[in-house]
Amino acid sequence: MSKGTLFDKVWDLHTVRTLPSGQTQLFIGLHLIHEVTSPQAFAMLRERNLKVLFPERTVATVDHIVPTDNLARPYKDTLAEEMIRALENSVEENNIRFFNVGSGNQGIVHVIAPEQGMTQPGMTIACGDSHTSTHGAFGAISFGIGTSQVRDVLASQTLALAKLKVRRIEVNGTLQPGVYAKDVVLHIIRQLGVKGGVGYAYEYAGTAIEQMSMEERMTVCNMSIEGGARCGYVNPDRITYDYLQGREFAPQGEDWDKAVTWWESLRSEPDAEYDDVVVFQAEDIAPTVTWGITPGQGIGIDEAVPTPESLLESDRVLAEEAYRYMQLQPGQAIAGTPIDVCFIGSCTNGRLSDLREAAKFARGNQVAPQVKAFVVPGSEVVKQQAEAEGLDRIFTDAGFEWRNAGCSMCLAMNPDKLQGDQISASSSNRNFKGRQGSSSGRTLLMSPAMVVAAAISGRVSDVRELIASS
Ligand SMILES: CC(C)[C@H](C(=O)O)[C@@H](O)C(=O)O
Ligand code: SF4
Repeated sequence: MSKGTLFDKVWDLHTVRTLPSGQTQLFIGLHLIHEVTSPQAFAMLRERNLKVLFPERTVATVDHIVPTDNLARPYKDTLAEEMIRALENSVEENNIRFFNVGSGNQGIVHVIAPEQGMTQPGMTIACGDSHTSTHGAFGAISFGIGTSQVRDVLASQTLALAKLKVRRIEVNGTLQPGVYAKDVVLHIIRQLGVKGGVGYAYEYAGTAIEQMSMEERMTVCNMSIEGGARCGYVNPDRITYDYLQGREFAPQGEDWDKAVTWWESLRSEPDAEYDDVVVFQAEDIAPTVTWGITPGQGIGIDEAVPTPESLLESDRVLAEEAYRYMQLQPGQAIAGTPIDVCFIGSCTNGRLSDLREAAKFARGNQVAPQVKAFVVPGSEVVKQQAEAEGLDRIFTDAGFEWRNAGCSMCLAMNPDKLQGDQISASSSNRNFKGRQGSSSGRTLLMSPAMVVAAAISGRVSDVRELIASS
């Protein structure tokens, strides 16, 4: 078992007791909820006549099923209206802080908590959503939970959990132009596999990670779960503190200095012991695109769809399934694959820095006529900031639609869906079969800059060519 890591320290500090099962009863500092996984949890509480124990430690928003075009109430989709009503009633009944549509602070749950300064180093954070690993970017221990665990946190502010092992993943060196945090994490998952992280927390370190902004670190931590790790984190540092300082819920005044001293003490020790260490070199990472039906089926933009012979035997069955579903041939170059839809958004890549980077490539260009392209900011704050900078105009001038905040076509629980076997270039995090709203729809995951490159040419393209020609 690891020793002296941030994970161990934060875990121990939040341990209430060891349960007879050997699991830890862990105190959860911050509980985030959204409309999809909370209604049944509240219902279970009501059945047992229980109240939310610490309502001030839960924060709610709506993201998954909100429409991104027409926000008039009642929502056109009656099920969405009903689910959102349920959450509105539950938060009111329990006195829970709620960032609803139009509040100015609504958005994807993993975008809003960091931007409000709620996500802080050394915290334990849980949410009924697998991409809760995102918040680990701040040096928090944060993970997704199921609906019955949402109930447990509402009722007791604790969870029964088995402690994870810790794998340190170092990425050293400097990322090349056109290579982003998204490519780093797609590369890691390609190498370690979608199940490689099961039972582990991933500690991301090394000079390439240390140089990343908070938003880039969030992109990396966000996809930990796609590599099987329920939790991923980065040790907090000056970049973390600079991001947090002055945000609404961050400590203020004297409390701020105390907090920084405290956060510094939580960093993994230089002589910490890990259960495993893996090292990558940033210069080896190319703009990466998935070709298959799991986030682990990724290749560099210069590569071809792998042939069965080039794969481990254990990967071949899934590869065969992927060729058929994706309508791609083994050995075919991924660059040049025609694209129908381009989606920029999600909790992986729907933040201001993502939109700025995408806008750099969209500026002065035109979306190919056969492509439908749209941009969905991760939150109302992101939307408002992007508009203040004129990014919305850059996108709409280039032929992208500009939408309201939400999860949107990341999982298509709202009206934003692929049709038939349409193929998308998407800045989101999952390319599972049917993920984007059509049972035969196909998804290629990539960075926002690469999505823009695909939108302009109508084909999977290397963003480095756009850099070279500008
Ligand atoms: C709806 C929710 C439970 C789900 C998750 O847990 O991740 C969703 O956010 C997703 O990305 O698939
Ligand atoms: S943006 Fe996508 S991955 Fe993130 S919470 Fe929403 S549906 Fe899940």
